[in-house]
Amino acid sequence: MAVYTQVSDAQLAAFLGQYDIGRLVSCKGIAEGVENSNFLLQTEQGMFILTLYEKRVAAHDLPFFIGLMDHLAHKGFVCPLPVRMKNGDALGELSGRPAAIVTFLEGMGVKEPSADHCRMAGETLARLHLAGEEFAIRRKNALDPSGWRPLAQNAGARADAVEPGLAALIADEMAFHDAHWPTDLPTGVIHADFFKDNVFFLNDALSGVIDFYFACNDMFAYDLAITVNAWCFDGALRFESDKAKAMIEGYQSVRMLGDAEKLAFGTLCRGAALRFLLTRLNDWLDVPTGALVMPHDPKEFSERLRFFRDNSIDRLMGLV
Ligand SMILES: Nc1ncnc2c1ncn2[C@@H]1O[C@H](COP(=O)(O)OP(=O)(O)O)[C@@H](O)[C@H]1O
Ligand SMILES: N[C@@H](CCOP(=O)(O)O)C(=O)O
Repeated sequence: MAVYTQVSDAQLAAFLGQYDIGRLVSCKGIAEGVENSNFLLQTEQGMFILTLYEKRVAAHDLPFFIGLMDHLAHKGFVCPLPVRMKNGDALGELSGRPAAIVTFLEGMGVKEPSADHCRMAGETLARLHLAGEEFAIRRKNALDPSGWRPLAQNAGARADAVEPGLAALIADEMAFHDAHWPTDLPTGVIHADFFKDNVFFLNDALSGVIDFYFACNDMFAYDLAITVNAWCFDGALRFESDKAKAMIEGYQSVRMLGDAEKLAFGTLCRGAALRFLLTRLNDWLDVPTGALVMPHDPKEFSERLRFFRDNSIDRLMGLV
């Protein structure tokens, strides 16, 4: 359960007094998620999500995240809409944390997606890339290869206690990406955490996308590589090429990949696996005292990383 910061009844009442969303009926901590503290609010006017932004979200990035959800929603992309206070602000402070309320989206993530789910996810990711085109605020990816280094250093030799040989694997991969990470691919606004829990389905149709708190400007194809990592391995961590093919076809039905993007795709998948291995490893090693959170297993991504390091995936994914 991800609730890092507790909120007293009095603090919540004072915070909600700034909004025009009706009287509070209930407020429950949300079990899913690992980044921020999330609460489901039921008011006389319906359901809302209250988020208190935690350690990995820098306060100066919040206007980007809030503005992006506003921008995408107004472009017809289904995502949460930030709720404005009576004074017009969408961002406030609660329990010493920056906080916001967004609209509640119907639907839920699928744990075991079919190839069809993957196709829809690919299409929707490409739509997001196009819908983000005119968004004016920019945000550098804090978790690009330069952001991986401090995470690798913080874990250091402690990585081997999680999995023998992990520290050396990470060091080798960092060196590989220092030499091979592409820098000349098409860029724009990317979601950067398009995982199965962040993409909702209702009656087998994709109903919306949440969790824009890693969104940034970076390579479109890297976003697709993150999504392939997240959706296209089974429970035993075997790569499912039919799902990856369907996802890439879905993506290309909206936005074609260029030759350079296809050529770099294996490296991008390998880097995406390293990026999630590193954040998970740091969370695993350094759980904040008193936090109600179930950290994700880093080993799920060391396995993916080895797969992408050891296999040429172009043919498996229908890229050649
Ligand atoms: N706008 C929303 N509508 C419906 N449910 C939401 C919404 N935002 C978050 N949730 C619920 O809260 C959970 C955690 O949200 P998420 O943004 O993924 O958290 P975190 O960023 O802390 O990891 C989601 O899995 C979902 O169940
Ligand atoms: N998707 C990331 C962690 C971020 O969690 P989310 O609940 O915000 O998607 C991972 O699986 O490591």
